[in-house]
Amino acid sequence: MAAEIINGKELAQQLRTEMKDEVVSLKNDGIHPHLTVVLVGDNPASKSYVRGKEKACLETGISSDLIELPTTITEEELLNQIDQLNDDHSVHGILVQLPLPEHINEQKVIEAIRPEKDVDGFHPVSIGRMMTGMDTFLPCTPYGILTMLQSKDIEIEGKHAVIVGRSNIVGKPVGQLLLNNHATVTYCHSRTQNLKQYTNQADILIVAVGRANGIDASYIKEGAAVIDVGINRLKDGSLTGDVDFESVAQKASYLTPVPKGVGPMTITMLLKNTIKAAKGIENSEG
Ligand SMILES: Nc1nc2c(c(=O)[nH]1)N[C@@H](CN(C=O)c1ccc(C(=O)N[C@@H](CCC(=O)O)C(=O)O)cc1)CN2
Repeated sequence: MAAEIINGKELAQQLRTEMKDEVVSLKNDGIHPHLTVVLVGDNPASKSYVRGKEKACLETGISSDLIELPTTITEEELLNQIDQLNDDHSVHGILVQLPLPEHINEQKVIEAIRPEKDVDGFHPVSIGRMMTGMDTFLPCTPYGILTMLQSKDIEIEGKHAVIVGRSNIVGKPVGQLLLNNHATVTYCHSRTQNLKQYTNQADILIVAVGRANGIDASYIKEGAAVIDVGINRLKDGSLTGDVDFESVAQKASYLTPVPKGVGPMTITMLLKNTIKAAKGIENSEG
């Protein structure tokens, strides 16, 4: 079988065009969605992702601003900055780009963001609401993955989804989202013994481990839908995923590429969450 490639860049573009119309109509109703991005330090990858977010906002008609803070900022100063944004009525969504420098407690910072402005969907309130199947901000990468599967009408209900990776921002929430959509979910991670035993049973395989090309065709069940969340930069500067694209494409039914797969969808779902935040806040403030 030769897999159908799910082009995240194209899907992202299509969704952004639809959102652009929604933003125009919100603005006609006096709602001007606004995202504030907070970037601490000068991690080149984070800077590039933040630039991508600003560009996507601009494309969609969402206004945004970037607060750049030095690596030396204290945790208290950062928390004060978030408090100010929480109180600023013109800001609908707050996003703190991760990772943060080691001296800052990431969880404390995430918890400082008011849940109504948590467009990353990382706050425990958002996570708890997602777990219980309530309406909430879904974390952007898992939300993007779900949207990619749905865009191809890939059946989730009753299927076996295997997640390789258990991070708070991808592995754990994507498993929960698939469970909410009635999949049977297995989580695997760095201490899982005999990984293949599980991946070989996956109808849907999500790989988010950060090890370049580690999952080859021998890990794949014939006809599986394979979603590659890894973004690994090789010595020659090129990007590759966690999945060995060439061999897996021969066995899977669907496969996401890297780049132009899950990455652009992450940013697109952030736009969706920002629009949702703007609608929610403006409607509740009256
Ligand atoms: N506060 C957050 N921090 C981080 C998140 C997040 O969702 N919220 N996710 C990642 C990074 N990330 C977004 O922030 C992100 C990663 C990758 C891409 C992307 O479009 N990748 C491109 C390739 C880009 C390149 O050339 O380097 C692709 O896959 O085509 C977008 C966003 C960690 N931090």
